[in-house]
Amino acid sequence: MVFNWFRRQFNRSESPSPSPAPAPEPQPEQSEQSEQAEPEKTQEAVDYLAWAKAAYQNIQQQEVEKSSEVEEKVEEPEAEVTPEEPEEREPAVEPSEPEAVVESTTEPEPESEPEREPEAVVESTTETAPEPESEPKPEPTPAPLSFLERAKAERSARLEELKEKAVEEPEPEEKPRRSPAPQELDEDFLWSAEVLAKQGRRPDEVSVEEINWLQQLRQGLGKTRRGLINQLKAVVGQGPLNEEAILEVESLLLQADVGVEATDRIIEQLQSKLRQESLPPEQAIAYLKQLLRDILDYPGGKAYDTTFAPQPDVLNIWMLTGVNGVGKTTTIGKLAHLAKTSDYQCLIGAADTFRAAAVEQVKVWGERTGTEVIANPSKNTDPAAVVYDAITAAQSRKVDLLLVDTAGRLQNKKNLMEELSKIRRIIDKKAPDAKVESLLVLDATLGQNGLRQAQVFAEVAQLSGVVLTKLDGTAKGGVALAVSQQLGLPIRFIGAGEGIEDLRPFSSYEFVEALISG
Ligand SMILES: Nc1nc2c(ncn2[C@@H]2O[C@H](COP(=O)(O)OP(=O)(O)OP(=O)(O)O)[C@@H](O)[C@H]2O)c(=O)[nH]1
Repeated sequence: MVFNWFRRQFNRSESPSPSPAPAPEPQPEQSEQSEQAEPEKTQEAVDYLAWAKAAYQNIQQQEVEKSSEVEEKVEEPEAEVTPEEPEEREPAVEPSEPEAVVESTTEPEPESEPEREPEAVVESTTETAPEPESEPKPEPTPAPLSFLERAKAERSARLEELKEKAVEEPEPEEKPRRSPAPQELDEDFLWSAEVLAKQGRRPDEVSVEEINWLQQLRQGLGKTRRGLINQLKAVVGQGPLNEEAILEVESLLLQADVGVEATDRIIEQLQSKLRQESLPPEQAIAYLKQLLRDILDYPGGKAYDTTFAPQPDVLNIWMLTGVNGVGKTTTIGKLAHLAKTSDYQCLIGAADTFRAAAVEQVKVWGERTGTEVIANPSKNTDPAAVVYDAITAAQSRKVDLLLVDTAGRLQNKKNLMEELSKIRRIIDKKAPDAKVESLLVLDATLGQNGLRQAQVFAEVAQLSGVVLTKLDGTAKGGVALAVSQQLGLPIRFIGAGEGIEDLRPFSSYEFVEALISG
Protein backbone atom coordinates (compact mmCIF):
# COMPACT_ATOMS: atom_id res chain seq x y z
CA MET A 1 0.00 0.00 0.00
CA VAL A 2 1.54 3.27 -1.12
CA PHE A 3 0.79 6.60 0.49
CA ASN A 4 0.46 9.27 -2.16
CA TRP A 5 1.84 12.36 -0.53
CA PHE A 6 0.65 14.72 -3.20
CA ARG A 7 -2.95 13.63 -2.84
CA ARG A 8 -2.70 12.79 0.83
CA GLN A 9 -4.25 9.37 0.47
CA PHE A 10 -3.32 5.75 -0.01
CA ASN A 11 -3.21 4.43 -3.55
CA ARG A 12 -5.52 1.48 -3.23
CA SER A 13 -6.64 0.78 -6.76
CA GLU A 14 -4.59 -0.68 -9.59
CA SER A 15 -4.15 2.70 -11.19
CA PRO A 16 -2.47 5.04 -8.75
CA SER A 17 -2.96 8.38 -10.41
CA PRO A 18 -6.57 9.24 -11.19
CA SER A 19 -7.86 9.17 -7.72
CA PRO A 20 -10.78 10.86 -6.09
CA ALA A 21 -10.17 14.14 -4.40
CA PRO A 22 -8.58 13.83 -0.99
CA ALA A 23 -10.48 14.43 2.16
CA PRO A 24 -11.39 18.03 1.59
CA GLU A 25 -9.57 20.63 3.52
CA PRO A 26 -12.02 22.87 5.24
CA GLN A 27 -12.68 25.38 2.51
CA PRO A 28 -12.40 28.74 4.14
CA GLU A 29 -14.76 31.33 2.93
CA GLN A 30 -13.27 34.63 1.98
CA SER A 31 -12.97 36.33 5.27
CA GLU A 32 -14.97 39.33 4.15
CA GLN A 33 -18.01 37.12 4.09
CA SER A 34 -16.79 34.79 6.72
CA GLU A 35 -19.23 34.49 9.52
CA GLN A 36 -17.89 31.21 10.78
CA ALA A 37 -15.09 31.83 13.16
CA GLU A 38 -14.13 28.19 13.38
CA PRO A 39 -14.13 26.13 10.20
CA GLU A 40 -13.92 22.88 12.07
CA LYS A 41 -17.14 23.62 13.90
CA THR A 42 -18.87 20.67 12.31
CA GLN A 43 -16.25 18.42 13.80
CA GLU A 44 -17.16 19.33 17.35
CA ALA A 45 -18.69 15.97 17.95
CA VAL A 46 -15.47 14.14 17.12
CA ASP A 47 -13.86 12.46 20.07
CA TYR A 48 -10.27 13.33 19.29
CA LEU A 49 -8.84 10.95 21.82
CA ALA A 50 -10.74 8.02 20.35
CA TRP A 51 -9.75 9.19 16.87
CA ALA A 52 -6.09 9.35 17.88
CA LYS A 53 -6.22 5.90 19.44
CA ALA A 54 -7.74 4.45 16.28
CA ALA A 55 -5.13 6.18 14.12
CA TYR A 56 -2.39 4.93 16.39
CA GLN A 57 -3.58 1.36 16.10
CA ASN A 58 -3.91 1.71 12.37
CA ILE A 59 -0.36 2.99 12.08
CA GLN A 60 1.00 0.14 14.15
CA GLN A 61 -0.87 -2.22 11.87
CA GLN A 62 0.60 -0.52 8.79
CA GLU A 63 4.05 -1.00 10.23
CA VAL A 64 3.44 -4.71 10.73
CA GLU A 65 2.19 -5.01 7.15
CA LYS A 66 5.13 -3.05 5.82
CA SER A 67 7.68 -5.22 7.56
CA SER A 68 6.05 -8.41 6.34
CA GLU A 69 5.96 -6.98 2.78
CA VAL A 70 9.65 -6.27 3.04
CA GLU A 71 10.35 -9.80 4.18
CA GLU A 72 8.34 -11.26 1.32
CA LYS A 73 9.84 -9.02 -1.32
CA VAL A 74 12.58 -10.61 -3.33
CA GLU A 75 15.61 -8.38 -3.07
CA GLU A 76 15.52 -6.44 -6.29
CA PRO A 77 18.57 -4.30 -6.93
CA GLU A 78 17.73 -0.70 -7.70
CA ALA A 79 17.93 0.08 -11.43
CA GLU A 80 21.34 1.53 -12.19
CA VAL A 81 21.39 5.28 -12.32
CA THR A 82 22.83 6.45 -15.59
CA PRO A 83 23.35 10.11 -15.35
CA GLU A 84 24.48 10.55 -18.93
CA GLU A 85 22.28 10.62 -21.99
CA PRO A 86 20.28 7.46 -22.19
CA GLU A 87 20.24 7.16 -25.89
CA GLU A 88 21.80 8.54 -28.97
CA ARG A 89 21.84 12.22 -28.46
CA GLU A 90 19.53 14.25 -30.57
CA PRO A 91 20.76 17.52 -31.96
CA ALA A 92 21.36 19.84 -29.06
CA VAL A 93 18.42 21.97 -30.01
CA GLU A 94 15.68 21.29 -32.46
CA PRO A 95 16.40 22.21 -36.02
CA SER A 96 13.45 24.54 -36.03
CA GLU A 97 15.12 26.60 -33.35
CA PRO A 98 18.45 27.18 -34.95
CA GLU A 99 19.04 30.56 -33.47
CA ALA A 100 18.79 29.04 -30.01
CA VAL A 101 21.55 26.54 -30.67
CA VAL A 102 23.83 29.02 -32.22
CA GLU A 103 23.27 31.40 -29.42
CA SER A 104 23.89 28.87 -26.73
CA THR A 105 26.92 27.22 -28.20
CA THR A 106 28.60 30.28 -29.49
CA GLU A 107 27.87 32.55 -26.63
CA PRO A 108 30.26 31.27 -24.01
CA GLU A 109 28.77 31.12 -20.60
CA PRO A 110 31.16 32.01 -17.84
CA GLU A 111 32.98 28.83 -17.18
CA SER A 112 32.94 28.75 -13.50
CA GLU A 113 30.86 31.05 -11.51
CA PRO A 114 32.45 34.01 -9.95
CA GLU A 115 32.72 34.05 -6.23
CA ARG A 116 30.53 37.08 -6.08
CA GLU A 117 26.95 37.11 -7.07
CA PRO A 118 26.37 39.01 -10.25
CA GLU A 119 24.12 41.97 -10.73
CA ALA A 120 20.41 41.43 -10.17
CA VAL A 121 20.81 38.50 -7.94
CA VAL A 122 23.91 39.78 -6.24
CA GLU A 123 21.97 42.66 -5.14
CA SER A 124 19.25 40.65 -3.60
CA THR A 125 21.57 38.11 -2.08
CA THR A 126 23.79 40.63 -0.49
CA GLU A 127 20.80 42.45 0.74
CA THR A 128 19.39 39.29 2.04
CA ALA A 129 22.49 38.13 3.78
CA PRO A 130 21.83 36.93 7.30
CA GLU A 131 19.97 39.63 8.87
CA PRO A 132 19.29 39.18 12.51
CA GLU A 133 16.47 41.58 12.81
CA SER A 134 14.16 43.24 10.41
CA GLU A 135 12.09 46.15 11.26
CA PRO A 136 10.16 48.83 9.50
CA LYS A 137 12.61 51.58 8.67
CA PRO A 138 12.27 54.44 11.05
CA GLU A 139 11.83 57.75 9.32
CA PRO A 140 13.82 60.83 10.14
CA THR A 141 11.43 62.91 12.12
CA PRO A 142 11.47 66.56 11.29
CA ALA A 143 9.07 68.46 13.47
CA PRO A 144 6.16 68.74 13.47
CA LEU A 145 5.32 65.08 13.04
CA SER A 146 2.27 64.12 11.08
CA PHE A 147 -0.11 61.57 12.50
CA LEU A 148 1.32 58.89 10.19
CA GLU A 149 4.87 59.67 11.14
CA ARG A 150 3.99 59.51 14.80
CA ALA A 151 2.30 56.17 14.27
CA LYS A 152 5.39 54.87 12.48
CA ALA A 153 7.70 56.07 15.20
CA GLU A 154 5.48 54.49 17.83
CA ARG A 155 5.44 51.29 15.83
CA SER A 156 9.25 51.12 15.76
CA ALA A 157 9.51 51.85 19.45
CA ARG A 158 6.95 49.20 20.17
CA LEU A 159 8.79 46.75 17.98
CA GLU A 160 11.99 47.32 19.90
CA GLU A 161 10.18 46.76 23.15
CA LEU A 162 8.65 43.54 21.87
CA LYS A 163 11.94 42.27 20.57
CA GLU A 164 13.39 42.62 24.00
CA LYS A 165 10.51 40.68 25.42
CA ALA A 166 10.82 38.05 22.73
CA VAL A 167 14.40 37.39 23.68
CA GLU A 168 13.26 36.38 27.10
CA GLU A 169 11.26 33.55 25.63
CA PRO A 170 12.82 30.30 26.72
CA GLU A 171 14.37 28.31 23.92
CA PRO A 172 13.07 24.80 24.37
CA GLU A 173 15.39 21.90 23.92
CA GLU A 174 15.55 20.48 20.40
CA LYS A 175 13.69 17.25 20.27
CA PRO A 176 15.35 14.40 18.48
CA ARG A 177 13.69 13.27 15.26
CA ARG A 178 11.08 10.63 15.80
CA SER A 179 11.56 7.11 14.76
CA PRO A 180 9.37 6.09 11.81
CA ALA A 181 6.60 4.64 13.91
CA PRO A 182 5.56 6.54 16.99
CA GLN A 183 6.28 4.50 20.04
CA GLU A 184 3.61 5.98 22.17
CA LEU A 185 0.41 7.90 22.05
CA ASP A 186 1.97 11.02 23.48
CA GLU A 187 1.02 14.67 23.40
CA ASP A 188 2.76 15.17 20.04
CA PHE A 189 0.80 12.34 18.53
CA LEU A 190 -2.46 13.65 19.96
CA TRP A 191 -1.83 17.10 18.53
CA SER A 192 -1.07 15.74 15.06
CA ALA A 193 -4.06 13.42 15.18
CA GLU A 194 -6.35 16.29 16.07
CA VAL A 195 -5.07 18.40 13.18
CA LEU A 196 -5.77 15.55 10.79
CA ALA A 197 -9.15 14.75 12.32
CA LYS A 198 -10.24 18.37 12.04
CA GLN A 199 -9.61 18.21 8.32
CA GLY A 200 -12.17 15.46 8.05
CA ARG A 201 -9.60 12.68 7.68
CA ARG A 202 -10.38 9.17 8.84
CA PRO A 203 -8.17 7.44 11.38
CA ASP A 204 -7.67 4.46 9.09
CA GLU A 205 -6.51 6.69 6.27
CA VAL A 206 -3.58 8.48 7.79
CA SER A 207 0.02 7.49 7.39
CA VAL A 208 2.81 7.46 9.90
CA GLU A 209 4.71 9.90 7.71
CA GLU A 210 1.91 12.43 8.08
CA ILE A 211 2.07 12.25 11.84
CA ASN A 212 5.84 12.58 11.75
CA TRP A 213 5.70 15.48 9.33
CA LEU A 214 3.19 17.42 11.42
CA GLN A 215 5.45 17.04 14.39
CA GLN A 216 8.41 18.21 12.35
CA LEU A 217 6.44 21.20 11.11
CA ARG A 218 5.25 22.11 14.55
CA GLN A 219 8.75 21.84 15.90
CA GLY A 220 10.16 23.77 12.94
CA LEU A 221 7.77 26.66 13.39
CA GLY A 222 8.44 26.74 17.11
CA LYS A 223 10.59 29.86 16.97
CA THR A 224 8.03 31.92 15.11
CA ARG A 225 5.28 30.64 17.33
CA ARG A 226 6.98 31.15 20.64
CA GLY A 227 8.64 34.44 19.80
CA LEU A 228 5.67 36.23 18.39
CA ILE A 229 2.56 34.42 17.54
CA ASN A 230 1.85 33.28 21.04
CA GLN A 231 2.01 36.87 22.21
CA LEU A 232 -0.36 37.69 19.43
CA LYS A 233 -2.74 35.08 20.72
CA ALA A 234 -2.64 36.69 24.12
CA VAL A 235 -3.59 40.11 22.74
CA VAL A 236 -6.24 38.92 20.34
CA GLY A 237 -7.74 36.75 22.99
CA GLN A 238 -8.41 39.72 25.27
CA GLY A 239 -11.48 40.98 23.50
CA PRO A 240 -12.03 44.09 21.39
CA LEU A 241 -8.79 45.67 20.29
CA ASN A 242 -8.01 49.10 21.58
CA GLU A 243 -5.44 51.32 19.89
CA GLU A 244 -2.62 49.90 21.96
CA ALA A 245 -3.59 46.33 21.20
CA ILE A 246 -3.74 47.09 17.48
CA LEU A 247 -0.25 48.51 17.56
CA GLU A 248 0.93 45.46 19.39
CA VAL A 249 -0.67 43.05 16.92
CA GLU A 250 0.79 45.06 14.08
CA SER A 251 4.28 44.96 15.52
CA LEU A 252 4.09 41.27 16.24
CA LEU A 253 3.02 40.43 12.72
CA LEU A 254 5.68 42.63 11.19
CA GLN A 255 8.27 41.04 13.38
CA ALA A 256 7.28 37.59 12.16
CA ASP A 257 7.87 38.94 8.62
CA VAL A 258 4.24 38.80 7.67
CA GLY A 259 4.83 41.99 5.68
CA VAL A 260 3.00 45.29 5.69
CA GLU A 261 0.31 44.37 3.17
CA ALA A 262 -0.82 41.18 4.86
CA THR A 263 -0.49 42.82 8.29
CA ASP A 264 -2.75 45.70 7.28
CA ARG A 265 -5.29 43.28 5.89
CA ILE A 266 -5.32 41.15 9.02
CA ILE A 267 -5.65 44.12 11.32
CA GLU A 268 -8.38 45.72 9.29
CA GLN A 269 -10.46 42.58 9.21
CA LEU A 270 -9.79 41.70 12.80
CA GLN A 271 -10.76 45.14 13.95
CA SER A 272 -13.92 45.20 11.92
CA LYS A 273 -14.96 41.79 13.25
CA LEU A 274 -14.25 42.67 16.84
CA ARG A 275 -16.16 45.92 16.49
CA GLN A 276 -19.19 44.05 15.23
CA GLU A 277 -19.27 41.57 18.05
CA SER A 278 -17.30 40.87 21.15
CA LEU A 279 -15.83 37.45 20.72
CA PRO A 280 -14.60 35.31 23.55
CA PRO A 281 -10.83 34.64 23.30
CA GLU A 282 -11.23 31.18 21.76
CA GLN A 283 -13.39 32.50 18.96
CA ALA A 284 -11.25 35.54 18.37
CA ILE A 285 -8.27 33.26 17.86
CA ALA A 286 -10.27 30.98 15.63
CA TYR A 287 -11.20 34.02 13.58
CA LEU A 288 -7.57 35.07 13.38
CA LYS A 289 -6.65 31.61 12.11
CA GLN A 290 -9.37 31.90 9.52
CA LEU A 291 -7.93 35.20 8.33
CA LEU A 292 -4.48 33.68 7.96
CA ARG A 293 -5.84 30.70 6.04
CA ASP A 294 -7.76 33.03 3.73
CA ILE A 295 -4.57 34.83 2.82
CA LEU A 296 -2.77 31.56 2.14
CA ASP A 297 -5.61 29.96 0.22
CA TYR A 298 -6.38 32.95 -1.96
CA PRO A 299 -3.00 34.32 -2.96
CA GLY A 300 -3.52 37.62 -4.71
CA GLY A 301 -7.25 37.17 -4.14
CA LYS A 302 -7.42 34.15 -6.47
CA ALA A 303 -8.56 30.66 -5.53
CA TYR A 304 -6.13 27.87 -6.36
CA ASP A 305 -6.55 24.14 -6.32
CA THR A 306 -5.19 23.10 -2.95
CA THR A 307 -4.14 19.70 -4.26
CA PHE A 308 -0.93 20.02 -6.18
CA ALA A 309 -0.03 16.68 -7.72
CA PRO A 310 1.41 15.38 -10.96
CA GLN A 311 -1.48 15.13 -13.42
CA PRO A 312 -2.31 11.64 -14.61
CA ASP A 313 -1.58 10.49 -18.14
CA VAL A 314 0.58 13.41 -19.19
CA LEU A 315 4.19 14.35 -18.69
CA ASN A 316 4.48 16.80 -15.83
CA ILE A 317 7.45 19.11 -16.00
CA TRP A 318 8.29 21.09 -12.90
CA MET A 319 11.00 23.68 -13.37
CA LEU A 320 12.67 24.83 -10.20
CA THR A 321 14.25 28.24 -10.04
CA GLY A 322 15.80 30.31 -7.31
CA VAL A 323 19.17 31.75 -6.36
CA ASN A 324 21.89 29.50 -5.04
CA GLY A 325 21.81 28.63 -1.42
CA VAL A 326 18.05 28.77 -0.97
CA GLY A 327 17.78 24.99 -1.04
CA LYS A 328 16.96 24.41 -4.70
CA THR A 329 19.06 21.27 -5.16
CA THR A 330 17.91 19.84 -1.88
CA THR A 331 14.33 20.56 -2.90
CA ILE A 332 14.79 18.69 -6.19
CA GLY A 333 16.12 15.70 -4.26
CA LYS A 334 13.30 15.82 -1.72
CA LEU A 335 10.69 16.17 -4.47
CA ALA A 336 12.16 13.20 -6.31
CA HIS A 337 11.92 11.22 -3.09
CA LEU A 338 8.36 12.35 -2.52
CA ALA A 339 7.41 11.40 -6.08
CA LYS A 340 9.11 8.07 -5.93
CA THR A 341 7.61 7.07 -2.61
CA SER A 342 4.20 8.23 -3.86
CA ASP A 343 4.52 5.85 -6.82
CA TYR A 344 5.30 8.28 -9.61
CA GLN A 345 7.99 7.70 -12.21
CA CYS A 346 10.38 10.56 -11.87
CA LEU A 347 13.39 11.90 -13.73
CA ILE A 348 15.68 14.86 -13.07
CA GLY A 349 17.12 17.19 -15.71
CA ALA A 350 20.27 18.90 -14.44
CA ALA A 351 19.94 22.13 -16.39
CA ASP A 352 21.79 24.36 -13.96
CA THR A 353 24.84 24.19 -16.16
CA PHE A 354 26.06 27.58 -14.99
CA ARG A 355 27.80 25.90 -12.09
CA ALA A 356 29.55 22.59 -12.58
CA ALA A 357 29.09 21.75 -8.91
CA ALA A 358 25.33 22.13 -9.23
CA VAL A 359 25.16 19.21 -11.66
CA GLU A 360 27.27 17.08 -9.35
CA GLN A 361 25.04 17.92 -6.41
CA VAL A 362 21.93 16.96 -8.33
CA LYS A 363 23.55 13.67 -9.29
CA VAL A 364 24.21 12.92 -5.64
CA TRP A 365 20.53 13.43 -4.92
CA GLY A 366 19.70 11.27 -7.91
CA GLU A 367 21.73 8.45 -6.45
CA ARG A 368 20.30 8.98 -3.02
CA THR A 369 16.76 8.75 -4.25
CA GLY A 370 17.33 6.21 -7.01
CA THR A 371 16.25 8.72 -9.64
CA GLU A 372 17.82 8.94 -13.05
CA VAL A 373 19.52 12.25 -13.76
CA ILE A 374 19.96 13.57 -17.28
CA ALA A 375 23.01 15.79 -17.48
CA ASN A 376 25.60 16.79 -19.99
CA PRO A 377 29.13 16.52 -18.71
CA SER A 378 30.69 18.81 -21.28
CA LYS A 379 31.53 22.36 -20.35
CA ASN A 380 29.36 25.32 -21.25
CA THR A 381 26.46 23.07 -22.04
CA ASP A 382 23.37 24.78 -23.23
CA PRO A 383 20.78 24.20 -20.49
CA ALA A 384 18.03 24.11 -23.08
CA ALA A 385 19.83 21.19 -24.73
CA VAL A 386 19.87 19.33 -21.41
CA VAL A 387 16.15 19.97 -21.06
CA TYR A 388 15.63 18.70 -24.60
CA ASP A 389 17.48 15.49 -23.76
CA ALA A 390 15.65 15.14 -20.49
CA ILE A 391 12.27 15.44 -22.20
CA THR A 392 13.31 12.87 -24.81
CA ALA A 393 14.28 10.48 -22.05
CA ALA A 394 11.14 11.22 -20.05
CA GLN A 395 8.94 10.56 -23.05
CA SER A 396 10.63 7.31 -23.96
CA ARG A 397 10.44 6.04 -20.40
CA LYS A 398 6.85 7.19 -19.83
CA VAL A 399 7.89 9.24 -16.87
CA ASP A 400 5.18 11.00 -14.83
CA LEU A 401 7.28 13.81 -13.47
CA LEU A 402 10.35 15.52 -14.85
CA LEU A 403 12.06 17.83 -12.37
CA VAL A 404 14.25 20.44 -13.99
CA ASP A 405 16.97 22.24 -12.08
CA THR A 406 17.68 25.65 -13.58
CA ALA A 407 20.35 28.24 -12.91
CA GLY A 408 19.29 30.96 -10.57
CA ARG A 409 22.43 32.95 -10.84
CA LEU A 410 23.28 34.50 -14.15
CA GLN A 411 25.10 37.71 -14.82
CA ASN A 412 21.96 39.76 -14.96
CA LYS A 413 18.25 39.72 -15.30
CA LYS A 414 18.41 39.73 -19.08
CA ASN A 415 20.50 36.56 -19.17
CA LEU A 416 18.24 34.90 -16.66
CA MET A 417 15.22 35.83 -18.68
CA GLU A 418 16.79 34.61 -21.92
CA GLU A 419 17.81 31.31 -20.45
CA LEU A 420 14.50 30.59 -18.80
CA SER A 421 12.48 31.58 -21.82
CA LYS A 422 14.68 29.45 -24.05
CA ILE A 423 14.06 26.46 -21.79
CA ARG A 424 10.39 27.25 -21.89
CA ARG A 425 10.39 27.39 -25.68
CA ILE A 426 12.04 23.99 -25.87
CA ILE A 427 9.50 22.53 -23.47
CA ASP A 428 6.58 23.99 -25.40
CA LYS A 429 7.93 22.61 -28.66
CA LYS A 430 9.15 19.25 -27.53
CA ALA A 431 6.38 18.50 -25.06
CA PRO A 432 3.40 20.66 -26.03
CA ASP A 433 0.99 18.56 -23.99
CA ALA A 434 3.07 18.56 -20.85
CA LYS A 435 1.73 20.11 -17.68
CA VAL A 436 4.41 22.66 -16.89
CA GLU A 437 4.90 24.29 -13.51
CA SER A 438 7.51 26.89 -12.72
CA LEU A 439 8.27 26.85 -9.03
CA LEU A 440 10.36 29.43 -7.24
CA VAL A 441 12.35 28.18 -4.28
CA LEU A 442 12.52 30.76 -1.49
CA ASP A 443 14.50 30.64 1.73
CA ALA A 444 12.21 31.53 4.65
CA THR A 445 15.13 32.67 6.80
CA LEU A 446 15.56 35.61 4.44
CA GLY A 447 12.12 36.82 5.39
CA GLN A 448 10.93 39.92 3.60
CA ASN A 449 14.24 40.31 1.81
CA GLY A 450 13.71 37.02 0.02
CA LEU A 451 10.67 38.57 -1.57
CA ARG A 452 12.87 41.01 -3.43
CA GLN A 453 14.64 38.09 -5.07
CA ALA A 454 11.26 36.67 -5.82
CA GLN A 455 10.22 39.83 -7.66
CA VAL A 456 13.15 39.43 -10.06
CA PHE A 457 12.11 35.87 -10.85
CA ALA A 458 8.43 36.70 -11.00
CA GLU A 459 9.23 39.17 -13.76
CA VAL A 460 11.13 36.67 -15.88
CA ALA A 461 10.05 33.14 -15.07
CA GLN A 462 6.26 32.85 -15.52
CA LEU A 463 6.10 31.48 -12.01
CA SER A 464 3.19 29.33 -11.00
CA GLY A 465 4.06 28.59 -7.39
CA VAL A 466 6.54 28.79 -4.56
CA VAL A 467 8.48 26.29 -2.49
CA LEU A 468 9.32 27.79 0.89
CA THR A 469 12.37 26.19 2.50
CA LYS A 470 14.10 26.39 5.87
CA LEU A 471 11.02 27.14 7.89
CA ASP A 472 12.66 25.31 10.73
CA GLY A 473 14.70 27.37 13.08
CA THR A 474 13.58 30.76 11.82
CA ALA A 475 11.42 33.28 13.60
CA LYS A 476 10.31 34.54 10.19
CA GLY A 477 7.75 31.86 9.43
CA GLY A 478 5.18 34.58 8.86
CA VAL A 479 6.83 35.22 5.52
CA ALA A 480 4.55 32.55 4.07
CA LEU A 481 1.72 35.08 4.41
CA ALA A 482 3.80 37.77 2.73
CA VAL A 483 4.52 35.39 -0.15
CA SER A 484 0.81 34.83 -0.71
CA GLN A 485 -0.24 38.40 -0.23
CA GLN A 486 2.57 40.17 -2.05
CA LEU A 487 3.55 37.71 -4.76
CA GLY A 488 0.05 36.40 -5.34
CA LEU A 489 1.47 32.91 -5.81
CA PRO A 490 0.37 29.73 -4.08
CA ILE A 491 2.85 27.97 -1.83
CA ARG A 492 3.10 24.43 -3.11
CA PHE A 493 5.68 22.81 -0.83
CA ILE A 494 7.37 23.70 2.40
CA GLY A 495 10.66 22.51 3.79
CA ALA A 496 11.26 22.29 7.50
CA GLY A 497 14.58 20.50 7.82
CA GLU A 498 17.55 19.13 5.96
CA GLY A 499 16.39 15.52 5.89
CA ILE A 500 15.03 13.85 2.78
CA GLU A 501 11.56 13.64 4.35
CA ASP A 502 11.48 17.23 5.47
CA LEU A 503 9.69 18.69 2.48
CA ARG A 504 5.99 18.18 2.00
CA PRO A 505 3.04 19.59 0.07
CA PHE A 506 1.77 22.76 1.66
CA SER A 507 -1.47 22.79 3.58
CA SER A 508 -2.66 26.15 4.85
CA TYR A 509 -4.67 24.44 7.54
CA GLU A 510 -1.73 22.53 8.94
CA PHE A 511 0.59 25.49 8.61
CA VAL A 512 -1.71 27.80 10.56
CA GLU A 513 -2.36 25.16 13.20
CA ALA A 514 1.38 24.62 13.65
CA LEU A 515 1.89 28.37 13.79
CA ILE A 516 -0.85 29.24 16.23
CA SER A 517 -1.94 26.17 18.11
CA GLY A 518 1.32 24.32 18.27
N1 LIG B 1 17.41 23.75 7.97
C1 LIG B 1 17.12 23.57 6.69
N2 LIG B 1 18.11 23.56 5.81
C2 LIG B 1 17.80 23.37 4.51
C3 LIG B 1 16.47 23.20 4.07
N3 LIG B 1 16.49 23.06 2.72
C4 LIG B 1 17.78 23.12 2.36
N4 LIG B 1 18.58 23.31 3.43
C5 LIG B 1 20.04 23.44 3.47
O1 LIG B 1 20.43 24.62 2.78
C6 LIG B 1 21.71 24.45 2.23
C7 LIG B 1 21.71 24.86 0.78
O2 LIG B 1 20.88 23.95 0.08
P1 LIG B 1 21.10 23.62 -1.46
O3 LIG B 1 20.03 22.69 -1.85
O4 LIG B 1 22.48 23.22 -1.73
O5 LIG B 1 20.83 25.04 -2.07
P2 LIG B 1 20.88 25.50 -3.56
O6 LIG B 1 19.83 26.52 -3.69
O7 LIG B 1 20.82 24.37 -4.50
O8 LIG B 1 22.28 26.21 -3.61
P3 LIG B 1 23.66 25.69 -4.17
O9 LIG B 1 23.98 24.45 -3.41
O10 LIG B 1 24.59 26.81 -3.88
O11 LIG B 1 23.42 25.45 -5.61
C8 LIG B 1 22.09 22.99 2.45
O12 LIG B 1 22.93 22.91 3.56
C9 LIG B 1 20.76 22.34 2.77
O13 LIG B 1 20.88 21.20 3.59
C10 LIG B 1 15.41 23.25 5.05
O14 LIG B 1 14.21 23.14 4.78
N5 LIG B 1 15.81 23.42 6.34
